[in-house]
Amino acid sequence: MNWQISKLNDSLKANIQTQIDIKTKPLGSLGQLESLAMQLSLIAQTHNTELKAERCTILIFAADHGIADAGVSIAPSEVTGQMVANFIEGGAAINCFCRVNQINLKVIDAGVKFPPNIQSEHLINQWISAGTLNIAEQSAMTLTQATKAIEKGACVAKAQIEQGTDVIGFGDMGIANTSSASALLCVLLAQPAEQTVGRGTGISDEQFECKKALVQQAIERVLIKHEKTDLSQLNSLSMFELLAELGGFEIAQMVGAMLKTAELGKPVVVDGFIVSVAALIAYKVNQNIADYFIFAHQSNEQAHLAILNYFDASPLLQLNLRLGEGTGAALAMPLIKSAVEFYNHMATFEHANISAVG
Ligand SMILES: O=C(O)c1ccc[n+]([C@@H]2O[C@H](COP(=O)([O-])O)[C@@H](O)[C@H]2O)c1
Ligand SMILES: Cc1cc2nc[nH]c2cc1C
Repeated sequence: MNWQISKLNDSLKANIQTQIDIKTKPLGSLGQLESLAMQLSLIAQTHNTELKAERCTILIFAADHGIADAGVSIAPSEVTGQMVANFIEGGAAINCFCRVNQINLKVIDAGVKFPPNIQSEHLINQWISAGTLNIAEQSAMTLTQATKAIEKGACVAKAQIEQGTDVIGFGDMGIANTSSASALLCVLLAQPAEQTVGRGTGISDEQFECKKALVQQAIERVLIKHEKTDLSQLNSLSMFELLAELGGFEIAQMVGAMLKTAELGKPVVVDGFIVSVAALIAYKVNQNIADYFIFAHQSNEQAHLAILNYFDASPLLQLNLRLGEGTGAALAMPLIKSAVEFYNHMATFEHANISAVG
């Protein structure tokens, strides 16, 4: 798979900055909203036409994880499917935030083990298998499944953009997916499980110790299988191989969807820990995607900060969220819309007859 993600054209920067600076405000006074307007203009490849963030969509990718059976979460795998039903019925936190901020919501079944028996235009069936296998013991999925997941993710993002979405926010749902995300991060950042594993949904001390040991076991398994002695040597694995070893169907589909979103020139709003791991994998596939990332918030999951630091990112919000579902991304959408609105419609000094200030 070859992704054609345009590098942002820095030569537009000076003109965009002028558009921002002629607005009726002291220079730089809209702080991070100004950088956001700059980024959105560069993504839209324009300095003199209106930006668009009217139609925002959150895509929640849902799937299950074999390692859940080892008790690494506060909840069993059944809850993934039950939460999917909750999303479709409008009862989850993400539904509240989407409603109040007029965001479209689509839920993608990427591999839920106990899928609810419901049909809805908001539920997209991209099921690959009934969850992954237990990564502590064997590969999560086959290479064919990893490839298929990336392709399916790309398809859903393309369809949303063809239907007129301006901005896509990414969310996840999957019991035990922080174990998979932490294991992936061990390889991506060459760090031991001790550094990358957090408490996910809020597990006990005992479960936390067990989770760290299992994630470390998963890493040791991959090292042995690929005849490596050191984590840093695993950087020879392709992102397909990495996802097949330690990933999840929702994580792999997000990777494809993010790459396609950037390829089609739209911003990628990154939610919390799991989504950020998918973003890091997408970045390893094509580094140009980094310019399209808008990091919505800093999750309370401890290793999220390491990923934000990796990208030198200043997330828009710091609310101690650790829910997932795209909740942080949904809460950041009004800020994105606000950046677009001031860029498009705030009066200039000239129009408002205000003498330019220094
Ligand atoms: O997005 C985050 O930062 C985040 C942090 C902790 C937990 N979660 C959510 O909680 C679930 C995974 O947690 P766990 O403990 O089951 O691995 C999954 O549905 C995630 O969406 C999400
Ligand atoms: C209830 C519940 C809701 C969630 N939403 C995202 N992950 C979740 C995990 C649980 C357990």
